[in-house]
Amino acid sequence: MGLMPDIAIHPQQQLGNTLDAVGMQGIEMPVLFDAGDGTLQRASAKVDAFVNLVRKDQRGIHMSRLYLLIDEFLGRQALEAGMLASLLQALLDSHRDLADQARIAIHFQPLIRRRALRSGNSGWRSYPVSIEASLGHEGFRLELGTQVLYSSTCPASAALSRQLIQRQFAQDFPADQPLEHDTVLAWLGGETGIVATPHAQRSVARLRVGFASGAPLNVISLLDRVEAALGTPVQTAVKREDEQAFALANGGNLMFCEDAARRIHRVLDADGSIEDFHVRVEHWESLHPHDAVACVSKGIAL
Ligand SMILES: Nc1nc2c(ncn2[C@@H]2O[C@H](COP(=O)(O)OP(=O)(O)OP(=O)(O)O)[C@@H](O)[C@H]2O)c(=O)[nH]1
Repeated sequence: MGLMPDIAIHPQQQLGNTLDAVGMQGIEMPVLFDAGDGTLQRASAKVDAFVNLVRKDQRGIHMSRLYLLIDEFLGRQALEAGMLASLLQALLDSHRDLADQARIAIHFQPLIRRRALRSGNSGWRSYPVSIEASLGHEGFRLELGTQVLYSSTCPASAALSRQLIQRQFAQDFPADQPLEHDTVLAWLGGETGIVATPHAQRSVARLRVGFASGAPLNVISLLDRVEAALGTPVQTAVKREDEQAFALANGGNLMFCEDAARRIHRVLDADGSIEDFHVRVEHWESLHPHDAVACVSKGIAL
């Protein structure tokens, strides 16, 4: 093969501008992540990678160098902070004198097996995860975005329902008549006694978390802690005994969106490896055609 022209390195006739970011988005790539049980799992990812271009006299960057380095690092090593910092440094080294800032975003959906609440069954949950890492003037920065789906039962609706049940009880069991244990028990188990139920909604917590440098990147452990704090994550395989346990969990975790945001705040704030975060909680109301939303953050603006 003859000599091939390489127009990227040809000096420009006319000086251009420097560029804030140039690179590729949506690169198809495998990633290896810690599944939370000590095993490494592979997932299909889409990767965006960018460097800046600080030279006005150079036409373009060398996309293939970025691609090959991403393949070398992401395809073979587990996703963790040190590896991402090394990858970003390698991207910059591959563009010495051309770039002084690099960033990468990795989007994937880990599939995690989740146990049912009571039966011995289990099923799959998939969480959208975006990991963004950058290296430049301000050093290394690592941020994780993900979301948790859960059920929220309205505390106001629960209190109003209880009031209606009390009224029904007062009507069905007048104060001047003796209570029969069996009759009350049957009343409690019937739909004519428990006349009202609170509304519940599928809800989402969207998280953006910035890690302190050197902190481990354990996505699944973070998801576990947020789900435990909410108490009512959505379920996979559900038998009646699991559904009943879920009803109990909902009754024990009545939540406005404000309550959910504060629960997550407590988890993230207590984690020394998390430097800053932003949380947006959306309750997709069944009472309204609109959603109830609460946001809370530390160090990251809206
Ligand atoms: N810079 C740049 N390259 C692009 C773009 N779209 C496609 N490419 C292609 O990316 C390919 C790889 O570019 P380079 O990394 O410079 O390839 P190379 O010159 O063989 O590699 P090196 O010798 O390492 O520079 C080239 O064939 C470009 O045409 C673009 O918008 N900008």
